[in-house]
Amino acid sequence: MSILNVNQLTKNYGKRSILKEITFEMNEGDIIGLVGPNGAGKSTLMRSVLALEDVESGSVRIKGISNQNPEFFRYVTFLPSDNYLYMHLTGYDHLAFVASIYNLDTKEIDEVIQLIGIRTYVNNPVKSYSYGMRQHLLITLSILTKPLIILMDEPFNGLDPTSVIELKELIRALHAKGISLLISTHNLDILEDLTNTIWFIKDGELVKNDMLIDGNDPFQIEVRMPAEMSLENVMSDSQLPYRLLDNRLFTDPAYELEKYLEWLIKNGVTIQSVNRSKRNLEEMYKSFYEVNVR
Ligand SMILES: Nc1ncnc2c1ncn2[C@@H]1O[C@H](COP(=O)(O)OP(=O)(O)OP(=O)(O)O)[C@@H](O)[C@H]1O
Repeated sequence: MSILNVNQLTKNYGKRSILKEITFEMNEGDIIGLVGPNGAGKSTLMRSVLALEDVESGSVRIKGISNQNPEFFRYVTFLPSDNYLYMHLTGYDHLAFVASIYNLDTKEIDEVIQLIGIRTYVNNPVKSYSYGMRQHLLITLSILTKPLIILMDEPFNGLDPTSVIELKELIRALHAKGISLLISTHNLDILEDLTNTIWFIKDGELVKNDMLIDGNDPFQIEVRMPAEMSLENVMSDSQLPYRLLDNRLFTDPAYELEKYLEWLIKNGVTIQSVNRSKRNLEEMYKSFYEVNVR
């Protein structure tokens, strides 16, 4: 179900056109990766959606409510790339401040502190936090109001590998709760791990029909063979076209997946996993932005 509708959003800086009549919608439970080189307009797009920028034209609505209406901000939160925390206040002060605006009780603050795991330092002043701890506080703030959508602008910047893993897990957990996420990042590997939906921004336009998984790509079936049997022997009798790599079988997209599964099971082969092979995001990025590597 569509929850965010952006229609013909246009933004200029002086004579420069940054967003050109951008139209898109986000559905419940979407994770969308927003990709583009420095200066492509990713932050401008997020800020314009949130009415933090004056735009030339266009409309933005969540469940039909315009971003000119304060109620809009009950449903969406923003994790900006620049830190806007107050250094002399504690993490808890920040949470209590937002809770007071939205009439939330302390139980709800405690829930998010627990969920993000910031209890050991939430009562210390923010100036004593590391970069990752500040990022965790910002994330805690962004989920306190139970939004339907979170816009995250480069959330992985400056995080150590442990914090990146934790943030990816958290994003998956938010997604499992039905929250939709629009995430801009330059880290293509992380995005590839999180989602199949990538939107490119180029020359002020959004190209959003690039799915990492294409209906025409083969399936990859990982199997475990009974003792003294080989996958090659089982498949050579099948009359189905295939390609093998170790204990993995790649199907031919012209044939139904079920045919392969039926044949394997009939021959006593254990199916361990079935995936659609993903296209490589870095390759897509290089060809889309015509990056030539010498
Ligand atoms: N306040 C401003 N005044 C004038 N130009 C601006 C302003 N903010 C951004 N720009 C310009 O708009 C363009 C888009 O900037 P934006 O920050 O949205 O890009 P981005 O894709 O988020 O880049 P990055 O990946 O570097 O964060 C850039 O060329 C930038 O110089």
